[in-house]
Amino acid sequence: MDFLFDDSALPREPRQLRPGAWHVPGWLAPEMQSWIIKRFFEWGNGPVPPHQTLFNGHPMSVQSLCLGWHWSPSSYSRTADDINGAPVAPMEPWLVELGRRAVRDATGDPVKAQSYRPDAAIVNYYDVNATMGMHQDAEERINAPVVSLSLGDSSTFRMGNTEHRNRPWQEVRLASGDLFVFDGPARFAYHGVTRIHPGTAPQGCGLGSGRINITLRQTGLS
Ligand SMILES: O=C(O)CCC(=O)C(=O)O
Ligand SMILES: [Fe+2]
Repeated sequence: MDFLFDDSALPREPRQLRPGAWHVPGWLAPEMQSWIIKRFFEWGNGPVPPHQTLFNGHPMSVQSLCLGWHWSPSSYSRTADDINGAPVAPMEPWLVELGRRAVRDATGDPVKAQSYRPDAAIVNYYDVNATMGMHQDAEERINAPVVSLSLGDSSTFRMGNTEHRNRPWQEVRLASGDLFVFDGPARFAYHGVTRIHPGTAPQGCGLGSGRINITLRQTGLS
């Protein structure tokens, strides 16, 4: 199928993979996707360059950059002490607003959306060979939702359980424009990316190859 249609040509309905784990296909309109991809290239010229974070002494295969708070595997900081010591670029107000809308549209809970205040964005670029091992997003001090936006090539995303990194899990394809939200009982579920599907990005989206994933988080730090 990859060579006939990109994923936007297939009918895909919003669904809850497990309680609290929401997948909303095609949530970002094509124009919004290319607009965000332009911002991605601007962020690349920010104070902290895109980098491969060291995880247990090994470089991750994704290139990362952060807004609001700098993430390194065990903590958040305002300066990128493991990279160049520079202060992290500020969180974008439009991302905060987009995050609120994402929570509202995925969970259907306007009250939760209104109180959502993401203060960090982790932006990951996957080349076609990059993957991300099973992990929990657990450096945040509170259990506000994590909002995930996908752009460019599609990926195989693995949604696991909250107990350990092994089965049971479910796999879902995340395409350009898809929204995924981790909330409630799924907030601390293990998850990872097992594969990028080369050449599946929508034509003209502005990303030649690979995939961008942006996660919005509310750290609970001040
Ligand atoms: O790329 C994805 O879909 C997930 C990214 C992720 O899990 C993370 O940045 O913590
Ligand atoms: Fe994660």
